[in-house]
This record gives sequence, C-alpha cells and structure tokens, in this order.
Amino acid sequence: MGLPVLDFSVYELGKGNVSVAKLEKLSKELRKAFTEVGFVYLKNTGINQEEVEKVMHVSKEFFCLPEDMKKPFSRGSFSCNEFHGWIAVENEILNPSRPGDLKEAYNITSLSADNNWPSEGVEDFRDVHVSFFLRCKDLSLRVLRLMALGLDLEPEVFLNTHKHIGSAVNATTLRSLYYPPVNSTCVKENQLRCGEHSDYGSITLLFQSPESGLQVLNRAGEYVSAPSIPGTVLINIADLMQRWTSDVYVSAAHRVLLPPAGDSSTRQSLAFFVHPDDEAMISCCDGSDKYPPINSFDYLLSRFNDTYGKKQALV
Ligand SMILES: O=C(O)CCC(=O)C(=O)O
Ligand SMILES: [Fe+2]
Repeated sequence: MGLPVLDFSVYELGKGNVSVAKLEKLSKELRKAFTEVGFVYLKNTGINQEEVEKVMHVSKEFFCLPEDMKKPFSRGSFSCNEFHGWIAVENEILNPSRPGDLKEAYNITSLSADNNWPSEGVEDFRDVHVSFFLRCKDLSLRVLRLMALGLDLEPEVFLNTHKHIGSAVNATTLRSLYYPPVNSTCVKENQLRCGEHSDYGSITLLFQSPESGLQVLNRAGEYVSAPSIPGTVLINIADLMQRWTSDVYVSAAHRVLLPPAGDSSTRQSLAFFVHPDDEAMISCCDGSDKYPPINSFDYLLSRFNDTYGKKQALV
C-alpha cells in the first residue's frame, strides 16, 4: 500500500478563521498517518508546483557551476552558522555502513543578507531560497498546531518551542539537494544516492523532482516507494518529535536509491528540516518520563556527531 495523501485545503496557507470542527477532523487524519506510517503527502497546502520548480531551477544553476565557484560556499566556512553552506558529492554518509552519498546539497540555515550568498551565474539565489524558506516555515507552523490538536494537547504546545525559525537561535534548515548523473561503472559497492537514515528534528517537509528513488521503511519492515506527486508536499516525523511524543508519532527510516544502470538523469529535492529553538527543553508531551528532558540543540549536535563524526560534520 502506498503512503497516505491528505487534503489540506481547509487549512491551506492564507486561510484564517477555520472552524474548530474542520481543524479537528484534519488533525485526526494527520494523527492516523503520523502514528501508523510517519509520512504523509499533503495536497492543497498553498505551496504550488511552480514555486517549487522555480527554487529547484535556481538551485540547479548553482550546482552546475564549476567546483571552484562552489567551494567558497562550503559548509564550515560561514561564521554565522557551522551547518550553513554547500556540501560536495560523497561528503556525507547518512548510513555509515555505506560509502559516501552520491548527492550534493546546499544548506540554508542562516537567512542573513550579510552572509556570502552565491550570485555570480545564479541571480536571485538568496531571494528565491529565503522566500521559499518562509513559505515552508508558515506551513510547518500550521502542521505543528494540528499535530498538537491530534494528540488532544494545547494547540500551542509545539509552537511555543518553534518561535524563532529563521533566526540565529533556531537550527531549522532548507536543504536543496542535487543528485548528479550516475555513471554506473564508477559506483562503489553498496553506494546509494542517499543512505538509510531518519531525520533529526521535529518534522521535515520534502518536495521532489519527478525522478524516482525515494523509499520509506514501513511498519512491516519493507521499503516502499515514495514517488513525487506534483503539487503535494511530503511531510515526515523526525526523531526528536518521536521522542517528544513518547513514540506516538513515528519517525520512519528512508533512503534514495540509484537510478537503473544506464539512466543518466539527475534528481533534485528540497527538504525543510524543522527544529525547535536551540534553547528549548524537550520533555515527553504526555507528562511521562519515557525519555529524560533534553536540550534541543544538544540533541541535534549529538546526532550530527554520531552520524558524520565530528570531523565530517564540519567539512
Ligand atoms: O532527496 C530526497 O528525496 C530525500 C532526502 C533526505 O531524506 C534527506 O536529506 O534527509
Ligand atoms: Fe531524510
């Protein structure tokens, strides 16, 4: 069975004064998806396909620049934020038992105009990505509100700790991913476009180009494909949210496979990784002590260090 698809139109961006009954219905549907699968496609969110394609187009212009024009933007070279910036092919290993991932990425964690932003050969890079970041932020806050309602909690319970998305005290990141053409004769044993992993923060919003490859691990322990559905956003629970909800909302592993041999197509995706504010203390929202309280940023750092090793996280 494929992943669930929900119609978000009652609460789409720009809509206000939504009746409690409608919100409750949607929150129960979301709850079902997040407890049973951990992934859901939302249609009619207000973020349309043209917007997504525009961001991917500008990103791709950057990824297609020669290496020496991309290097100055490498992750680790920005004083504003250690995670912000460009990551070269094979520089990340999301599943440490495999070779490096066959992907490039650009993390947008700081929105400050004072940063060094790509501009030569990629006009509007900052404007296009910052606008999209803010659209994703608005949608995320709507989803977080519904997620609280779905658990019969105060609607603000998650929002209270997501007040600073887009500022220096919150690690939320828009990551543009580019999967270059694969030359099957050069692929290492067990290498993938993106190794098996689960995301770290609260939730992730994902937009994909039409090329297939993404798979999600279901509760039966099988990987099922999660194709691109134009006009939708794929939303998943990440690990800190699973912990926060005492394992009620589940964070599912996922990966991106290589294209079939001989298929030289590229692939793109935009992932919006939502994190609570750095200083937030995350305690089980049901009042239980299933997991001890943890500082949001400490949790993120420990996950980065586990996955990449300290050295790699800063490359
Ligand atoms: O590119 C994709 O479709 C998924 C990427 C992903 O899961 C990630 O970067 O965490
Ligand atoms: Fe992921």
